[in-house]
Amino acid sequence: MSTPNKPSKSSTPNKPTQKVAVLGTGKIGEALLSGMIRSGWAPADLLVTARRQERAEELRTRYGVEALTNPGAAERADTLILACKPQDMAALLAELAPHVTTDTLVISAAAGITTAFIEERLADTTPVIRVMPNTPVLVDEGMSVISAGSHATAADLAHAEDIFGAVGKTLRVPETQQDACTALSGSGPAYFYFLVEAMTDAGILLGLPRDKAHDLIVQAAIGAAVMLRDSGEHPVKLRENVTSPAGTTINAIRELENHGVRAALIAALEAARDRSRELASGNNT
Ligand SMILES: NC(=O)C1=CN([C@@H]2O[C@H](COP(=O)(O)OP(=O)(O)OC[C@H]3O[C@@H](n4cnc5c(N)ncnc54)[C@H](OP(=O)(O)O)[C@@H]3O)[C@@H](O)[C@H]2O)C=CC1
Ligand SMILES: O=C(O)[C@@H]1CCC=N1
Repeated sequence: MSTPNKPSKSSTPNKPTQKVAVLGTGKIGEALLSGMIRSGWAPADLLVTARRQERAEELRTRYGVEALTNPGAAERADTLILACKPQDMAALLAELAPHVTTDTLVISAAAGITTAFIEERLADTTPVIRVMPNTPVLVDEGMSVISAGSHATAADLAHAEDIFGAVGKTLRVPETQQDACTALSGSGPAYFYFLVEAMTDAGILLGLPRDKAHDLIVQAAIGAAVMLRDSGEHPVKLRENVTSPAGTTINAIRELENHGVRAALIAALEAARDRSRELASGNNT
């Protein structure tokens, strides 16, 4: 792909420092934006873009941030966080390319899209970082997995960690592991919601009212998650502690194994990893 003409930094001499723009502020972009504000970012230092006018207005009203066009945001911000769908990324980059200077840090949160895909659509040495966050950034319990592209420096990585670290944990990985991480932590919350939904249905089958079944399962999930994080015990040990000889739990575990739930989870995450790879290769259907 040819390198587009790009303005030099000197063509935007009044560019302020430390402005971050979220481009394509949908679910994950808004979750991140709200977390950044919660963690102390001034709305005046944050910019957003949206495809629809009413969405831009909503973000302006809700967060007190300025909503601009994509080129406008690229010219004003030092850091661009691209949060559109992978399918919209090529069009967004084509729109941005003439306006992104080589001292603008470009961070992509899109599944599958590689730093190379972005680098080849921007000029020269534009630093690019790939991040896979997840929706728990909304409650400051996000998991954001970070990889540097060819031109991103240690300072760029540290800046990305500052942004995403404000709303949860961060982990640096080689980019070759991003598709797997997308399957694990990017999509991960959805698997747990799916389990809660299914287990709540089981509660209905067992005769409990839906709201009580929901509350019981959610609190069991929270308790289990805190123990997984804080006890220092292996998950096998934690499960064994619940599983009494000739008790109730082992009967449930036998059914889970009979129904191949472990194999289903492995296959499910493999399918998610494969889809992330497909998105990278341009199969966007
Ligand atoms: N949802 C999740 O849990 C996670 C998502 N991601 C990644 O984040 C990205 C966004 O996902 P998600 O937030 O769920 O999706 P959304 O559809 O909610 O958000 C994407 C937003 O981008 C907007 N958009 C598209 N093209 C442009 C453009 N050219 N200029 C301005 N805005 C544009 C869309 O506008 P419109 O509303 O008009 O369509 C939409 O609001 C994806 O790449 C996904 O892979 C990463 C981690 C987790
Ligand atoms: O489902 C998706 O494609 C996005 C990426 C990770 C979570 N949601």
